[in-house]
Amino acid sequence: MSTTVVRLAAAGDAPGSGVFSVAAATTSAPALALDGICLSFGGIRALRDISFDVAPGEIRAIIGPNGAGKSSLVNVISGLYRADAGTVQIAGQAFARMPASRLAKIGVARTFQNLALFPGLTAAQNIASGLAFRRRSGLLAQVLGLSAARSESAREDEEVREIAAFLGIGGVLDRLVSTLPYGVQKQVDLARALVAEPNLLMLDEPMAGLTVTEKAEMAAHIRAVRDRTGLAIILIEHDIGVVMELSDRIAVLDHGVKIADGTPVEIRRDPEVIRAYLGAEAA
Ligand SMILES: Nc1ncnc2c1ncn2[C@@H]1O[C@H](COP(=O)(O)OP(=O)(O)OP(=O)(O)O)[C@@H](O)[C@H]1O
Repeated sequence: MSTTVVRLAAAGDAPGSGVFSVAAATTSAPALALDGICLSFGGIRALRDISFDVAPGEIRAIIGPNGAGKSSLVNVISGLYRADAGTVQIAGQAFARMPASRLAKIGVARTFQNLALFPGLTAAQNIASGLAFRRRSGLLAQVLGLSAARSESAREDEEVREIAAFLGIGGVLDRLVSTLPYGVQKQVDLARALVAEPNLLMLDEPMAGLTVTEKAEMAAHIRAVRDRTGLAIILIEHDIGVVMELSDRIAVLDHGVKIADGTPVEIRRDPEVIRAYLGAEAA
């Protein structure tokens, strides 16, 4: 697969001055393709024959009522669960179950519904933890402080600062993350995922727990990241207003079955979706 490096500069920077970069796929292969995914827990059929794809540069939402199978699907894509049947392809590479460390290497990053930040570390240290899987100089060199590791470390510090500035959290980098407002912690979580330079980013309920203002900021950041990098984004989100506004396409799950798939306009009008999920007032 060929890739190009797309520079992501902080807002207001001169063109090309950004150091933070994302390898955006230039191939026509989907960023993600699922084909016939099935998953059961004992007698519960959590996913039934799910096929689904995400194009490079697309914001693709997965919605559905509680228990529909959204988390199960994300866990299959993340390699936490192995599907009983079906195939997963990421940027053209097929796998049944991939360890998280390898997934990061082929360009998959995610944020978590319940933030998985390190409370005893600063915002900068938390963001930098996203770099762990893409270090180029070896651990020994880092421990010994050899020059390649030193210059890599300086470059990484700069990348952390750039992505933080881009997300508007440059002023809190030295603060312990546990002392920051929840909305800012969510931005730190997003920055940590982005600094790993993914091709595919999975956002698990990025709006949960945010105020109306914070939601608007988060939505603007998600859109800006996609527009500047061409990153493919999977959005799991219960806030339907945000989903309709941000997504290019939406897949709707209900009881483990994909009942609809289309643009926000198509989904809003789909009688099956209205019945199962959106409620009569959305019609
Ligand atoms: N580890 C598990 N063990 C047993 N059953 C599970 C497990 N994980 C999910 N399930 C079941 O699989 C089905 C799908 O659950 P899942 O959590 O994927 O839905 P969801 O759409 O993410 O729901 P929510 O919006 O509430 O997070 C449910 O019936 C759930 O009870």
